[in-house]
Amino acid sequence: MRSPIYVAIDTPDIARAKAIAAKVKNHVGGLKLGLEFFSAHGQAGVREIAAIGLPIFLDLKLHDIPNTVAKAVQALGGLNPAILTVHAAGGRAMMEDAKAAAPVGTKVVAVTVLTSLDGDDLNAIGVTDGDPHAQVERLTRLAMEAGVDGVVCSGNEVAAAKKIWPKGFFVVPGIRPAEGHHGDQKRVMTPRKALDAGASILVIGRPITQAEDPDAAARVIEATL
Ligand SMILES: O=C(O)c1cc(=O)[nH]c(=O)n1[C@@H]1O[C@H](COP(=O)(O)O)[C@@H](O)[C@H]1O
Repeated sequence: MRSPIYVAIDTPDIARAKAIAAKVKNHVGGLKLGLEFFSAHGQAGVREIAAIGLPIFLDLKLHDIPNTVAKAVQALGGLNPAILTVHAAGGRAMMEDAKAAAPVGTKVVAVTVLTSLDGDDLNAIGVTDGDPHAQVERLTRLAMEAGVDGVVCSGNEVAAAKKIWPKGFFVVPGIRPAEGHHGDQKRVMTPRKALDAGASILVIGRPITQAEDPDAAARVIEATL
């Protein structure tokens, strides 16, 4: 079975991106390219990394009016990413239109509450019950109703989200080994616990990419699963 680990290749340096991808390719399930890489290298850069042969998760977290997001998804369609992200907070119509515009083989997943946010951060943006759990549940219901393929949430909420949506696809970032540096992540979980709680895939960036030997780091994590 393919590994559930998708490595987040967050760098604007294409040579470094390629080097990391080449190092980890035999021990991970896919590669995630996000805003940092895409802003620097665009679709041509994505194609270069896709040539390595692993599924590509294109994480652009689209969030705009439905027409704009749908047109952006259409413009990205030629890349045929395995997974593409939008923000659930963009609303139901935006998610519906994003899904309708995506290639058949692309899973559209909706980001619920970023793993870098905690209850205080939610309060500050007007989510006044200040509870990531309740907000993830609310947005998971909305994403399910909109007909996308799944959601992104932290390991702390994935079991509850899966209860709401047993057939959903659950992407879990904010993954840290027990002793790992949290950095800017506030809602974190170990890889094993996140998988046991119901994650479909685990997004792991710095614990692998900043390691002296990214392939060894990926294998150590894989061995815990
Ligand atoms: O959509 C994502 O992948 C995502 C959602 C979220 O809530 N939190 C989150 O960290 N991510 C992404 O997951 C990766 C996590 O990276 P590390 O913190 O280095 O493991 C980054 O590429 C983030 O953009």
